[in-house]
Amino acid sequence: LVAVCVYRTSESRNLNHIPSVGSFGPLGSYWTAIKSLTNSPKIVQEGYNKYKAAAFKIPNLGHWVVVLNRDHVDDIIRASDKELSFHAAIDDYVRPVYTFGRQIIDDAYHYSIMKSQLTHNLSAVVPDVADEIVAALDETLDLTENEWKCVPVLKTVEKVVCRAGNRAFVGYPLCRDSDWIELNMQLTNAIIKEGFILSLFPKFMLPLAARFATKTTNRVKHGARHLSPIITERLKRMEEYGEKWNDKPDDFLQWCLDEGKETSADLLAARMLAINFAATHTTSNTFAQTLYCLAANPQYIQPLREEVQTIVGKDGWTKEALAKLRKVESFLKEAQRFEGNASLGIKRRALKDITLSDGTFVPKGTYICVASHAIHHDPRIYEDPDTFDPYRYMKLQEKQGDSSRYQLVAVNPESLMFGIGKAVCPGRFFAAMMLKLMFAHIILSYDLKLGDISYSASVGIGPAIVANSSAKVMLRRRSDE
Ligand code: HEM
Repeated sequence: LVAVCVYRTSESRNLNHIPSVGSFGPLGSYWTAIKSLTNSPKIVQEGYNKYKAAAFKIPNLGHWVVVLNRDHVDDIIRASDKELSFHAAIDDYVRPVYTFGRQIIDDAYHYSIMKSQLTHNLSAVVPDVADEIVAALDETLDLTENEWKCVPVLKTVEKVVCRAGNRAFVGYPLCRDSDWIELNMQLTNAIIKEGFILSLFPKFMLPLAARFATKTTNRVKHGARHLSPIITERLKRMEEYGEKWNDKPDDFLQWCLDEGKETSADLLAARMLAINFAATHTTSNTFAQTLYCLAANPQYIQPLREEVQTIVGKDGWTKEALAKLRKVESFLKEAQRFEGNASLGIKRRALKDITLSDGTFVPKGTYICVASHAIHHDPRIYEDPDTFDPYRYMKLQEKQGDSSRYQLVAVNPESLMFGIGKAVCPGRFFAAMMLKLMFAHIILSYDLKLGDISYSASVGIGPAIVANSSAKVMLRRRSDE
């Protein structure tokens, strides 16, 4: 604690030239930091309104965070990893070397597989993922004919997302194994908790602390027990047939094996867990928020259904059909903008002194973030930003004739849901595909509405905005299909 206090005071002196938000005085910043745990969007909005385009700083429990605005985003895009680092910022929250394993961080070759094979093979992957979504929803909802059922949105969606994602990551039938799915669904909370405990220790104590505070080895061994027979079988086939054979699996595990870098079940299990960590929680949150927005705005169900019926009825569940679902896409992007996933997004740490284009000096070691949620709700950027307008992006596309700028996967200083710059989400094309498939299938096959109690779609936990785990919706199998 003494070390943290000394660090914070000296850090605060280095950032004296940047104005602060919240309470002042020696203990005031701690009070603001505590309030930020539940009230971060409001505190960030206060700074955003007060300082307009300028940077400001807010305290959190361990250090200060410099909050940047839309006009600074180009500085982040231009900065190299040696100047502003995503991984150095994340390191402090997640301690990935200890929670995922060193080899995953030292050689993150799965990032390039996400950008290449996963993204370029979407046409091949769509039918399988669609099949998994249909089966997972059917089993998870377990509806009796024509009866309404009240379901917890996030919990239901998590299972469907995890199965759908794993159909593309490890293939069928492991994607339906309840033990594998449970392991991957619990992963995010476990890693965030372990990362938090480790963040309380100084770096030199981490190897020792990690032994007691993490369950990484158990998790990896657990995953490896599932993967080991599959890997053995696939390696046998690769030896027998070489690079190609009939019914060769088209999934992430196989692309990793094709890379030829690792064949051990432990290493590949650690990698699959890391992929699930990045994919499952983020996509489930976004989808749970979207579904709740739809239940709260049922007047949009019929026009969306007509769009899906017309397009999918003609083209089937294909990548091309998904690209034509303009209302569906616009709804998903608007839900992402409206609800959001972070009051403070685009976390980076300055590894060198840098000066931003407006002259703001950011000393080495400083944590920076962007006021993502406030930008997404800025009336100078979005007309009537606090109204949920599901066709907003479709109308912008029609008005401005720029189809790529308003796509679900598009990133720019006004659309920061998938991050931006060097660390922009490499899984966003796959995520968008899953989101569209799940949303379109639900619209087509189910009726939904709010129950008696209405919930907020999202809640703030520190700088993160997550789907409200208490929120429920009513679902019924459609009878007039
Ligand atoms: C709706 C779903 C998703 C959302 C909202 C989302 C959002 C994000 C965000 C905000 C970042 C940080 C970017 C930055 O700070 O600039 C990120 C990074 C990342 N995402 Fe996603 N993501 C989603 C789905 C996925 C999926 C499905 C995968 C994998 C298949 C994935 C893999 C990753 C990885 C590996 C990174 C780290 C990138 C790096 O270290 O350079 N994400 N994502």
